[in-house]
Amino acid sequence: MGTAEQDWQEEQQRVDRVIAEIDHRLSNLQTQVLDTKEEIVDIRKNFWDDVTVNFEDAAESAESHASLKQQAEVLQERERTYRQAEKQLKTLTKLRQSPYFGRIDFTEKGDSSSEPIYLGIASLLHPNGEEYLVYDWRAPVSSLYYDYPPGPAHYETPMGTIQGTMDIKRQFIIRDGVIRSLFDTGVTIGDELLQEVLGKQADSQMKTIVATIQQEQNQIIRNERSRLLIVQGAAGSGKTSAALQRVAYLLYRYRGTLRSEQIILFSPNPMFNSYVSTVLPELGEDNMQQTTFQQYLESKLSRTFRVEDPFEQMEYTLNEEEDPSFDSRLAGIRYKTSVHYMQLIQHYADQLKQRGMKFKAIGFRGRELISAEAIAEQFYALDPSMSIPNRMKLVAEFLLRELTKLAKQEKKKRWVEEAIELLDKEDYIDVYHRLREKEQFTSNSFDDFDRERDLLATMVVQEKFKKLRRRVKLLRFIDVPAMYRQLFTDAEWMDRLDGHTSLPHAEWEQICAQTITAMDQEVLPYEDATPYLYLQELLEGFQVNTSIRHVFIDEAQDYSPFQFAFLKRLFPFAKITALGDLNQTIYAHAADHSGFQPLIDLFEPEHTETIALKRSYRSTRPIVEFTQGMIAGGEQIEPFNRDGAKPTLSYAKSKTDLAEQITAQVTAWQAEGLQNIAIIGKTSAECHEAYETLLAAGDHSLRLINKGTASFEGGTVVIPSYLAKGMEFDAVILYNASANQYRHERERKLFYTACTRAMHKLHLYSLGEVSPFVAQVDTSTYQTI
Ligand SMILES: Nc1ncnc2c1ncn2[C@@H]1O[C@H](COP(=O)(O)OP(=O)(O)OP(=O)(O)O)[C@@H](O)[C@H]1O
Repeated sequence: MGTAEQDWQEEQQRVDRVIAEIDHRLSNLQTQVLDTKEEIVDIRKNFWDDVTVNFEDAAESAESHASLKQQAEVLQERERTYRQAEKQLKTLTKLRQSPYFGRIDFTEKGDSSSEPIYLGIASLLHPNGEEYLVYDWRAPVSSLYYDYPPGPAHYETPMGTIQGTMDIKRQFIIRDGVIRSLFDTGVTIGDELLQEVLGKQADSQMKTIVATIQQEQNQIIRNERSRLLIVQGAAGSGKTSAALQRVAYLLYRYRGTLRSEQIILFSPNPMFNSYVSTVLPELGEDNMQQTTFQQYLESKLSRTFRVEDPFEQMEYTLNEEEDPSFDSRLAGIRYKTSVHYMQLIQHYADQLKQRGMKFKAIGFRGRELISAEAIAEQFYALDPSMSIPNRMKLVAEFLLRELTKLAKQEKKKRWVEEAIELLDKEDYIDVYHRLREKEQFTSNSFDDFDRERDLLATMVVQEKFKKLRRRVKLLRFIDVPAMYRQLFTDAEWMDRLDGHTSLPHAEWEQICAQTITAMDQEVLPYEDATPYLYLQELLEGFQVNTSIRHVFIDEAQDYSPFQFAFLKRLFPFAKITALGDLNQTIYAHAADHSGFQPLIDLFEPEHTETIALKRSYRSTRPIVEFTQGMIAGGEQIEPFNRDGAKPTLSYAKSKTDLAEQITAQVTAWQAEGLQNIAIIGKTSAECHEAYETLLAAGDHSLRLINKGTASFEGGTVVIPSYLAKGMEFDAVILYNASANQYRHERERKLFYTACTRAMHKLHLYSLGEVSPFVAQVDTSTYQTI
């Protein structure tokens, strides 16, 4: 028997032993879970039997209270035990399938022999209670596995650095308790295992990568120094993967103090949220909070406006170039997402401290109770060195006092009299009781009648004033829409604020008209939403979330400087991890080439770190070689060496021909067994058209994805380019890669983003002349068929 074979046998025997131990634990745990469950049911059932309830006498009542409390605590404790045991059960069941994926033998400096360390998704203690049968991949020692080839190595622990030598580094693929592959590797994480993992088919959900984390990804996952960590990584370099394993790492590293609800991930759309939502549970952790920036905007603004979403803006910029106001809208988008505009808004708020603040009068039953001028007068009478939000608070207090006075006067009005007549009998009884309680009845029935009337009037007025008071407390008397409009209606204001430096003067008049038209219809264009909210918060005070400790921003290249500034302020106690690829900047404000600089500028340089990921793992080498030719600096992307067919380009003569060719290709791929196939269109409009013609050509298994789609279920889909961002598919078809569809420089990155979604196969179809983005690529990197 060769040594390799012997090794394999010995390793399998160890796997068997570990699994036997897991089985033993599982059976104990199952009994424990069942017992605890029964106990809980029992406690719940007998809850009221075991406590002595006696509220008659004070001492006994205290005793009852204590006994109730004790019972509730026992119940809570049992429920906690139950939840923990359930979680452990899940983890053990996973370990049973595949107890570990790696082994390192490490000799600490000064020791004579090495200890084998086996790495899995969770740790498993030896029954002797001293050694570990399996180490958690997040344990300090485990980082050796990701960081070094065999040879000298060290790792950090809370107690300091441990030096030593790694003698063996071994990788396993274990399924259902059986070793399927085993490699000893020289390099960091060997190619074989990665080849095997990456050669597989796409999943409808993202997978964990803990068995094959690469060294540079490990730097991201375990980073603890920076307040701001920026990851600039090529398409498919594992940014999202690194982010999710980092969440798992943080939850382990700070277990006991950090909870999953204190971590939030901002992702590009709800479907993406669902796509990544299985990774943490797969690692035995609870999911972090997941949201989109749009959800945040809507939660703040939808009371006043319909907030346009980024996809509507996208559809406009990609479809409507014939629109006469297209150029000005584009210029407007660029300006309104720039740092200049953010500074201008800050400047504006500063000046409003002196003058120009707009308020809404407080009206009641068609009358003006307190005029806007009176509110302004009150505001400007306050010390100007105070912050605006503090002054607003004082104004609100003043208004509430005024409302109390006005309510008194209001009681004498005729409508109150009428309202009293219409009151229910219960209201009268209620008033009668209240008067009696206060012993305000006298023997003089005439006085009693007056008091009763007065109380009824107070009640009626208070009821009606409640709404007014609430509005004042919520600072609704500040007319933010009017102040935002002022920027577009009052040229003098703008001149003074801008000082003729950065405004897009040629288009300004049109930009103003567009903004006002939208606001007249109570619509807030996407590019205005964040600036508007920014102004609103400068005036009303900023609402912050102090519980979040870590913010992850995926696809960070698509955030404007405003949005970054916002997120930083919104989460003052959080560290930020921003992951993005400047080559995939797909929004119209992309023309602002400042990249991540605005984000970097928000933090001290010593608290900021940038890590670049250059290796691309998603696509085969031929696909990477083709797509890297489309973008500036693409030569720096290193394809992972996985073979496959070259991308292809086919021409279609007509839409029908296009649909027929695509249908034939999809059918062939489906027959080959490819699970996830995407037909990517540029816009939602194009996807609708593609979907209809493909259905007519005979493919009825197709699914059309739009911005409302909540989850990705696999299969063959038609999907707009900007929604495919962040996702991946076994095979990708570019529906119409013609020059007609993709010709503007601003569409280059969108095109690149669409092509880089392919893992194994990429086919481009073109109705007529092909896009210059393809025409400029080295023809040897693709095949025309
Ligand atoms: N270390 C790794 N081991 C195994 N698979 C990996 C590794 N790193 C990345 N991958 C795989 O590569 C693919 C791309 O990863 P991911 O989606 O995280 O990249 P990304 O940088 O966020 O991509 P994009 O910017 O293009 O959306 C995924 O299938 C992921 O599982």
